[in-house]
Amino acid sequence: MDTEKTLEGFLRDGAENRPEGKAVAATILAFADAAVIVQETIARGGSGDDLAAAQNHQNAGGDMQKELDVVADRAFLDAAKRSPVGFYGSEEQDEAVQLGDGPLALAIDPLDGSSNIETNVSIGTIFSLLPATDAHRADPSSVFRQPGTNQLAAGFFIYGPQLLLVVTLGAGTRVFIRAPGSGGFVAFGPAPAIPTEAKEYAVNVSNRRHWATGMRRYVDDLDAGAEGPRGHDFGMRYVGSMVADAYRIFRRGGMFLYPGDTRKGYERGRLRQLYETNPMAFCIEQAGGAASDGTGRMLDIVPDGLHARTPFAFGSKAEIEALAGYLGKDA
Ligand SMILES: O=P(O)(O)OC[C@H]1O[C@](O)(COP(=O)(O)O)[C@@H](O)[C@@H]1O
Ligand SMILES: [Mg+2]
Ligand SMILES: [Mg+2]
Repeated sequence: MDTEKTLEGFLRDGAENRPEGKAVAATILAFADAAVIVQETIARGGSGDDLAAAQNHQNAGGDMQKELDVVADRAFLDAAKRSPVGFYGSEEQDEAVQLGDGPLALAIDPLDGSSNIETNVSIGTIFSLLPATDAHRADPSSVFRQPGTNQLAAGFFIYGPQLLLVVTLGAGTRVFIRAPGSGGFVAFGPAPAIPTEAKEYAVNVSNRRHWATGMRRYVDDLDAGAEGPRGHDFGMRYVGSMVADAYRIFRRGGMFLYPGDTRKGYERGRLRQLYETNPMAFCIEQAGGAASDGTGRMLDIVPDGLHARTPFAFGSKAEIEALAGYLGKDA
């Protein structure tokens, strides 16, 4: 096999002259093994248990945990323990777990798209690797207060018709597919290059009545299409698994939005900065797109802890700029 085209080859080349390059490479390879375990569990429909069964336990974000959330959390925690990961910060754990002196901190959404588990729709795992230093070990609460610009690597797996990994080490974004039979991940398709202009958008429109005026006006103008101020038609696609909505945007452009709204607990939206928006923003920027909280660059925003939420918009650059214009005026 052409090693340039394998995940191992990509990570080995990427490790050269990069801070903690070897640690990052070893960790992502361990994650690839964990992702295969999760995908196989999904393909089997579980091991006798209903993968969507509620676990009688709420995670830190207030969502009821499901069987597959727990299975995925365990698989990636095991992978992190086999890797040079010093801190494990997961959506499914109330507090970050300190694993040792490893030079990396992992923020992870073990199972993204939990509301789609029983529907056989694509779901995924999102991860972000940050540096973990002596200063962080002395004050562990500081490790997950680093801005997204500090990320060493980020990516997400998609458990769908194909098992895909979208990943960046900070020099472009690449896609790998698990080749059935070979056991490994190999490069898949061209490197994503997100078109500047969008023709589609993704948002849960059922929340429209809770949005701020600027957000409502923005989506109204998209919906007005060729007859409205935007001057062309926009299609709408919303899967409800961010990884699936994002992959569509990596391949053909578009706009994804999860704004804050007036519902209790949704003032800063639904998505979590450390393990959802920052890793996605890093991959998106490295593929030529843009990501913001509506008005400011996502990667520059300093999070206030592991489970911090933030409004989120990402996709084609021109659309992120257009949105900022609407929110800047009317938010
Ligand atoms: O159902 P809503 O409110 O539209 O939220 C959907 C969003 O919530 C998420 O499912 C949140 O992720 P989790 O499944 O990891 O909690 C995203 O994947 C998705 O974009
Ligand atoms: Mg998620
Ligand atoms: Mg999740």
